[in-house]
Order: sequence, then structure tokens, then C-alpha cells
Amino acid sequence: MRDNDNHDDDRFDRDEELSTGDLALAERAALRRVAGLSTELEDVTEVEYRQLRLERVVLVGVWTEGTAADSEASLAELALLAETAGSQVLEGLVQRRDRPDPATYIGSGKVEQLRDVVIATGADTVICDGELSPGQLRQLEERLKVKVIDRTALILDIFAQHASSKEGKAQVELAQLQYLLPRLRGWGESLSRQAGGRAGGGNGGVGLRGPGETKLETDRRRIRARIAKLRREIASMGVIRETKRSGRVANAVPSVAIAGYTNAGKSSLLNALTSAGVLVQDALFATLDTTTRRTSTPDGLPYTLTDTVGFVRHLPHQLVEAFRSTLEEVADADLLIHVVDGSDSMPEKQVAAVREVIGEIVEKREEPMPPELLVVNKVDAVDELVQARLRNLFPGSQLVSAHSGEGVEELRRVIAGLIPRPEVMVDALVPYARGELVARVHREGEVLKERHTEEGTELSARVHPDLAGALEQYAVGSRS
Ligand SMILES: Nc1nc2c(ncn2[C@@H]2O[C@H](COP(=O)(O)OP(=O)(O)OP(=O)(O)O)[C@@H](O)[C@H]2O)c(=O)[nH]1
Repeated sequence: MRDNDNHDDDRFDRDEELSTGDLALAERAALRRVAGLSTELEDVTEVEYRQLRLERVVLVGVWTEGTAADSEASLAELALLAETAGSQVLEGLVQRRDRPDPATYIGSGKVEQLRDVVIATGADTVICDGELSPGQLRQLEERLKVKVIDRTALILDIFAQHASSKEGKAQVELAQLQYLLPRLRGWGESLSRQAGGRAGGGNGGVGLRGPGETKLETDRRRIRARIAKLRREIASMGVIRETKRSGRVANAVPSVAIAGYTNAGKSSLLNALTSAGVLVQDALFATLDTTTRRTSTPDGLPYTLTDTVGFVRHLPHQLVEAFRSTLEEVADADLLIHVVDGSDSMPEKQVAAVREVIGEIVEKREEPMPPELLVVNKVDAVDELVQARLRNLFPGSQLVSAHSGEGVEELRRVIAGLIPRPEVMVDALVPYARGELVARVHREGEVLKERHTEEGTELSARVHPDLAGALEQYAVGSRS
């Protein structure tokens, strides 16, 4: 058996890079370990993997600060996240503590109670409402005898399910690998301990690492190589994005980014403002990839609107890092529309969570943030009293309903007043042979008057200085 292990290691040494297939195997093996099954990478079939995915879950949270309502809301959100990942939530427990237990997250008495709940409900997974250390996860698994997942792993799982573009998939995989890397240690140790005579080369007991660690090292090396490759890939995709973005900048079409808490209604608002058919789902993180649409102000000035990834409290830092290039769209825009769900019980918490993540991105940049326009959505779902409270809570915000259309026209006007305007007024007579210039004025500027004459198109328009330069030879008079 030991020979076999060494043979495997040789094979891995030759093939330094971890393929996606290998990673799936590694994850499957980790899940099998939790389920107390053999952890040989090659043993795990697709069907078993599916069976081992989160299904019947009990949630557990530690309430360290805030009110009882805060801790309830936090657990309710965890339940929504778990359901989004495809799990059935059976029960939720919260423990009041000054801080999580360093060994087992919740106190040992609570672990016993949780074990009873797991047995009584027949749950196969426990999800903790925080990011746990590898040691805490391992200890809890050993005592509860079911799979234990933390909030970070759950969010990563949801992102993995929703990523559809090549870039989104690479970003999520990068975040998952970064999460997995420090947690591989536990896996190696358990592998020696649990599999004993088989994977451990015939030596059971404490401190036995020999072949297990060798394998662990090769796994780590392969994961690091894969991380490096993904980083390179994501960086090169960023270049493409940069080119597209600078294309927009060169055209001087103002850009507006829509950011906001997950499920706040960003996609719906994008639809309402542009009448584009973007996926709208009553699920968290339905949008992972940015969508950009062109639209225009009521007075005809074109601008782009970009829908970005949803935010959530305690967005795993691995994800913020991985999605940095996507999130930077927010910081690069001329205007940021921050959408908040007005029907949420604590919209101010959503706003704070989004601002915290944006703050993380901005911290590492020199350019200032674009102005933020707070848009409170779903006002159709709340009564007058709540609307008054929302106006008080968020002075200067726009109250809208992407569903009923209430406030949307007013929002368009407010956006029109906030995006940068082309500065030059031009009156020109453009010959028909230069039709492309006229098309550019329509695309990038604001046409105030247009008339077709025998000599060409007579235009009065407000345009950016570049375009004014191109029109100069046909100008019949220009003003600033
Ligand atoms: N009542 C009401 N529901 C709305 C409104 N706008 C959106 N919703 C609902 O809220 C849910 C989420 O809408 P989306 O537009 O997908 O939200 P999102 O912010 O893009 O979501 P993520 O992609 O998960 O970040 C859907 O069920 C929508 O139908 C609104 O104005 N009123």
C-alpha cells in the first residue's frame, strides 16, 4: 500500500498543476472524510459527491453583540443562504457568549445540546454563522459526527453554483482554493488517523504523519500552482475588461454602477431603467457577473448602467479579493447607485455592509470614490409609515419600486443631474458623406436639434470636447 502511495506522489510530482478535475476529487475526498468514509481521492464517485452535498441542516450561531433581534436576523439570513445553496433548514440554535469558544466555536455544553438536536432531527450537516478556524471545524465535526460548514464555505458554495462566465468561475475557484489551502492540514491528519492501516501505511495513533504529510505537501503544492495560474488568468481577463472600459471612457459615455445588498433588487432596477431582460430571481446572489446596458437620460444623453455582484454581511475576504476586478467597476464609475431593500427589517445594516466592502476596495486606490446615490427599492411593499421612516433614515435617498415603476421616472431625472455632462455646445452642418460623425453625436452626445438639408445634416448638439474637435471643420458657430 505504501508503494502505491509513493507511486501516486510520483505521479503528482510530475504533474505539478492541479486540474479542476483533481480539485473536485480533493473536495469530494474531504467530504467523504467528514462522512467517515474512505478518503482515497480516486474512490469518490460523482453520485456519492452529490449525496454528500449539504442537505438537511441545523444552523448554529454565537451572539456576541447587538440585540436579540440582531442575532435572530443574522440566523434568518444564514437560513436564507443555506436554502439558496439547496439545503433544507431543520433547526437553528444561538448561544449568547462574549466571544466564540476557541476550541469548538460554541461552548461544550451547547455542543452536547446541538448533538441532541442533530440526532433528533436527523440532520446531516451543521452550518455555523461565522468563519471558523480549521481546528474549530475539526473539533466540532469530531464531537457532532456530522459535516460542519462555516458561513464562508457556504457563501463560496453559493457563488460556485451561480458563477457562469469564465471570469466568474475562475474568481470563485480562486477564492475556494484560498479557503481550502490552510484547511488541508486537518484533512491530512485525519487521513492518517482515520484510514489508519490503509492510507497511513500501517501505523495508527497520534503524531503519525509520514506518508500522509507527503501527500499533503504535494496536494498543497498543486493547489498553490493552480492558484498562481488562476491569478494569471484573472489578471489577463482584467486587461480585456480594462480595454472595454477604456473604450467607454474614450467615448466619454458616462458610466453608472449599481451596487447593493444581495436581493435588494439591483437586476430589477437595471431592467426598470433600461427595459433590458436581465435575470431576476428571488434568490441570493442571482447575479455574479456584471451586466452593462446602454440607456439614456430623459433629455437624450446616453450613459451605461452596470449591475454588479450582490453584497452580503461578512462577505468572505477571499471573495472580495477574488472579485476585486469586478468590484472595481463600482469605484471606476461616474456615479454609484446604491440600492437598498426598503422592505427589509434592518435596511441600515445592509447599507453598512455594502459600504464596508466598498471601503475595502477603495482603501487600496488613489482615485476618489464616485458620488453615491442611495436608492431605496421595494416601496410598493411597505406602508406610508415605513416610507416616512425610510426617508428619515436615509436623507437624500430616492424611494422607488422597480416593480410598480413608482419613483423610477424621478430617479432617471436625478441620475441625469448627477452624471457628468458633455461640456461643449456645437452647431454644425455635417455632409452626408460623414454620416458616421452624425451617428457618433447621437451615440455620445445630446442632440438638441437636427434637420436634413440638401448639403447635409444640420445639428445642434451638446458634446464632449473630443467630439467637438472632430466636428469643428463643419461648425457653423460653437459656444462653450
Ligand atoms: N415588492 C418588490 N419586490 C421587488 C422589487 N424589486 C425587486 N423585487 C424582488 O426582489 C427579488 C430580488 O430581485 P433582483 O432584482 O434579482 O435582486 P438583485 O439585487 O439583483 O439580487 P442578487 O443578484 O441576488 O444580488 C426578486 O424576487 C424581485 O422580484 C420591488 O420594487 N418590489
